[in-house]
Amino acid sequence: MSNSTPSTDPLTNAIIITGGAQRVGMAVAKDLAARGHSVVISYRRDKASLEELQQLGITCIQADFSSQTGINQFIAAVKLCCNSIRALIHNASDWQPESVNVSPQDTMTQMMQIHAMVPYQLNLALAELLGSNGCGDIIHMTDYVEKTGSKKHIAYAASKAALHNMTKSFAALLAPTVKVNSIAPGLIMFNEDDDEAYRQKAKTKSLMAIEPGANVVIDTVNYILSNTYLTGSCIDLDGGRALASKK
Ligand SMILES: NC(=O)C1=CN([C@@H]2O[C@H](COP(=O)(O)OP(=O)(O)OC[C@H]3O[C@@H](n4cnc5c(N)ncnc54)[C@H](OP(=O)(O)O)[C@@H]3O)[C@@H](O)[C@H]2O)C=CC1
Ligand SMILES: Nc1nc2c(c(=O)[nH]1)N=C([C@H](O)[C@@H](O)CO)CN2
Repeated sequence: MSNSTPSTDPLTNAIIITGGAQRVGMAVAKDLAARGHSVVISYRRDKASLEELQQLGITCIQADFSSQTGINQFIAAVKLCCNSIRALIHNASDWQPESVNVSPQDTMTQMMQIHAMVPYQLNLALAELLGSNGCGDIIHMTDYVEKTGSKKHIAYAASKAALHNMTKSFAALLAPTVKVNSIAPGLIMFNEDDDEAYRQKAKTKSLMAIEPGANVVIDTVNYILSNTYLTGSCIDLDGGRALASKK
């Protein structure tokens, strides 16, 4: 396991991204580092990408959020390496469908743990560091299905809805020093094992009918960070998905 040892000097105005060692989170982390931000990511499983991220100056902290110990250890590690936080981006997520192999209890518990319990505890624990420079941001990565539900990802959708509800609660609690917003994506990027038939069907669910890739999330994160008046809001990053069914 390659925890990068945080430098002896605490980071100032760090941007924390959970689940930043792959896909969307990693793309956002690399962009923000390239813009000159001090970036800290959490990762669960060791990955080849960690070496590249560390070479870019990104602090990588191993954290498995499935346990309270994992949450506590990550909070302690962030407090140790950062003396102020510019933004906290809750990206870590598990897209778990209902399955005969996992009990309903375990599915709902795991979905609520990563998508609601972790953001809830990290927001409360890190709020003081976030507001210390007078302008902090919390971004919750939710999902289009928070609004509609999902017959194949019931617990996942419910947990993302809980996360968006907390966007409103934390926006009210932390204003005006910290803004809190959701990004609710539709399809952003496929998984490697998605077959062609699935890919074609998934793209037709939005008006734009494309797989946009992580750049649209990068643009949205930077828009939120630069906007001094946006809080308690949800940016629907879904290619017009709600209107596609009406075509
Ligand atoms: N990709 C898409 O098209 C869409 C994405 N979104 C949302 O956007 C965000 C980014 O999506 P994407 O890049 O696909 O995310 P991924 O599915 O790639 O997951 C991101 C990371 O979350 C980490 N993670 C999962 N569970 C835990 C845990 N218990 N403890 C610690 N880390 C954990 C994983 O770590 P590890 O790999 O080590 O297990 C993984 O690297 C997510 O919140 C997702 O729900 C919403 C709609 C569409
Ligand atoms: N943590 C994840 N959440 C989601 C993913 C993913 O890969 N990881 N993917 C999707 C789909 O792209 C869906 O939006 C379209 O089929 C949803 N959430």
